[in-house]
Amino acid sequence: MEQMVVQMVAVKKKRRNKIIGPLNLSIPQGYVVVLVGENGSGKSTMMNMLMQTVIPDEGDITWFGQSYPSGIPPEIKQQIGYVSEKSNLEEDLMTAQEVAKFRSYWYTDWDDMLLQKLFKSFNIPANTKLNKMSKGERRKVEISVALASRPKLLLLDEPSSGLDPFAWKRMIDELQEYMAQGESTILLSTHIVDEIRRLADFIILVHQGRILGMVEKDSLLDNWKEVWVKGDSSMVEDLPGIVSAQQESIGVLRLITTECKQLENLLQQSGIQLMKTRGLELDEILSLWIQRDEAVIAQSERGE
Ligand SMILES: Nc1ncnc2c1ncn2[C@@H]1O[C@H](COP(=O)(O)OP(=O)(O)OP(=O)(O)O)[C@@H](O)[C@H]1O
Repeated sequence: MEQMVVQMVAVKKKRRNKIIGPLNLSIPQGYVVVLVGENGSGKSTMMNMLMQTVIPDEGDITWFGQSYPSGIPPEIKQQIGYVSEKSNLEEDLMTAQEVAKFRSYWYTDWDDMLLQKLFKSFNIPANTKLNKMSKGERRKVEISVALASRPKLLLLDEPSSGLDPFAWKRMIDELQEYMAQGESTILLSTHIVDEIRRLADFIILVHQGRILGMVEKDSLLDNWKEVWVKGDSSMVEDLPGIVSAQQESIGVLRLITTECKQLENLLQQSGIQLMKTRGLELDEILSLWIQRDEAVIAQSERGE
């Protein structure tokens, strides 16, 4: 059975002007799971709850199958790496080497060879204080020390923020290498579609504090499609996963479905001609997903 690295059950956190949750979530071991959502949708709050820097008002969280209501013990924390959205001010006056040395005492699986390799490949000014570095340089230090701690679970909150395209590409390569080496798990939040495309095994879509779903990226790309079929709007009701339907011309329907394979089978069985199919871009799918679920949420709130 697949092992869950992290689980949230009915987790809620009241924020200034909104409630994050209820969140129900299971992150399986060995995958890259990407959190996607608009600004303020609750991604950093979720990460912070997983680090216990924010404590939920309701619900349960487990790490590697255990819950720790009175604090995650050090031996478990040592298995979790974290790159926060905001820099750690306590490290402002430390150089990159000093930060690395400090972390190396804490993390039992610390890999100094990997750290030096990363510092070199990211071109990090290792003896400069962090508060004298550019935003991107500091980000590279944070990613390097998180990877060198060889955590079982790596939480990355917008890790690529501030990185130039060359450093970004190197980060993607390093994360892929980290995943290839073992049973590690990454939970990453990002706004960059190319990052999702390159890294994600699963996508969690967060919208206004709620999780709209967790879906395998390949399954999204395989199933959410635009199709043109011979017919008229009277047949739409019987077709699977339709999120939009337009009569493009006489006798030609343009549809967007979330169930393309099922739709293709049904059309074939019914002898209806499928004229053309277009795969959707990931950003198109994510916007359509939000639109569809917003409509469903609004309907249920109106009691329809
Ligand atoms: N310390 C805090 N106290 C009260 N409310 C907060 C705090 N931090 C964030 N919030 C609020 O919680 C909501 C979720 O914020 P959060 O930072 O989790 O979103 P996010 O999805 O990570 O956004 P972004 O993509 O902009 O980083 C926002 O409405 C925000 O204003």
